[in-house]
Amino acid sequence: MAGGSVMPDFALELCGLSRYFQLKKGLFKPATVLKAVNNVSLRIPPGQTLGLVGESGCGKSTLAKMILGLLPPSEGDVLINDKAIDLSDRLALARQIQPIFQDPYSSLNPRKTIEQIIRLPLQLHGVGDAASQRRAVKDISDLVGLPERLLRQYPGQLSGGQRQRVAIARALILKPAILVCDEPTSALDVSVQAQILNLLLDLKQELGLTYLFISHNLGVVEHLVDKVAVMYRGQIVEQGDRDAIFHHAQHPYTQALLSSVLTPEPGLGLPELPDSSQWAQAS
Ligand SMILES: Nc1ncnc2c1ncn2[C@@H]1O[C@H](COP(=O)(O)OP(=O)(O)OP(=O)(O)O)[C@@H](O)[C@H]1O
Repeated sequence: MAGGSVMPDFALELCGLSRYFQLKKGLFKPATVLKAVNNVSLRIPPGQTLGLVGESGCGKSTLAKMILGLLPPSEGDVLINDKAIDLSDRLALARQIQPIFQDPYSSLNPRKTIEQIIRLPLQLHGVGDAASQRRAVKDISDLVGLPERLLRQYPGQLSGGQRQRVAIARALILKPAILVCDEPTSALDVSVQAQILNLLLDLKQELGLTYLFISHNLGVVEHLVDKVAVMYRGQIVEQGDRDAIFHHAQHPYTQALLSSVLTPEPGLGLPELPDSSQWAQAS
């Protein structure tokens, strides 16, 4: 290929990724280890979207934090463009992969204008001069549908949907190839949810982005994803192409998610996972 750049096989690859939390001993309880994420392997080719679904507490956010370099894994590797991520180089990582979280309000500094918020990553990374940074903010704001007048306002003056557009603009300003979207629409009204999902779809087409899209709701991911991975108690119990999962799910947990009859407690009809207890006695 001209210029020597070769398309990687996978934009994002997780190899046997695990994270254990040691929980303190109680008066009558022995110390235990919680396997919050247990031997997860996933691969996303460039330009594709993988939907990671599972109920609250199954380990989705812990997995996202490891992928973003915010939490070191207990075991396993995260690869971006076929290379293991370097946790000591956070700046380089930030230019490859960015998060979009559920609640944009808590991640937007209330004392900064929208322009300052979107521009900050460029300043931190020393990208361009002041004039080119302002132009980049204007361009990315246009792309995510933020009117220019909002750039002079503060997060508290914006609607939930507008704030999520700000978070998306800030995530994209360094031109990362991968976005980790962790429940990006759960905090929004239903009508606004659809707008943000459509925006993410358009951005994927326009910029060739790769997404890991995390949700507890299979319905939300249906129109967005190429592949689906289903997570249950720290493990991936089923993964495959979207149509295979939505029309021919094999695992009873996936079937339960699809029929919206999920009962989170064990012993209420959901299968126990053999040899994969999320809990272990601390050694
Ligand atoms: N720092 C921590 N110390 C101990 N346990 C933790 C820690 N962080 C997460 N956990 C536990 O790990 C498990 C997975 O949590 P996680 O937040 O990843 O789940 P989740 O699927 O993202 O849930 P939600 O959708 O509610 O955010 C939970 O049982 C949680 O209590």
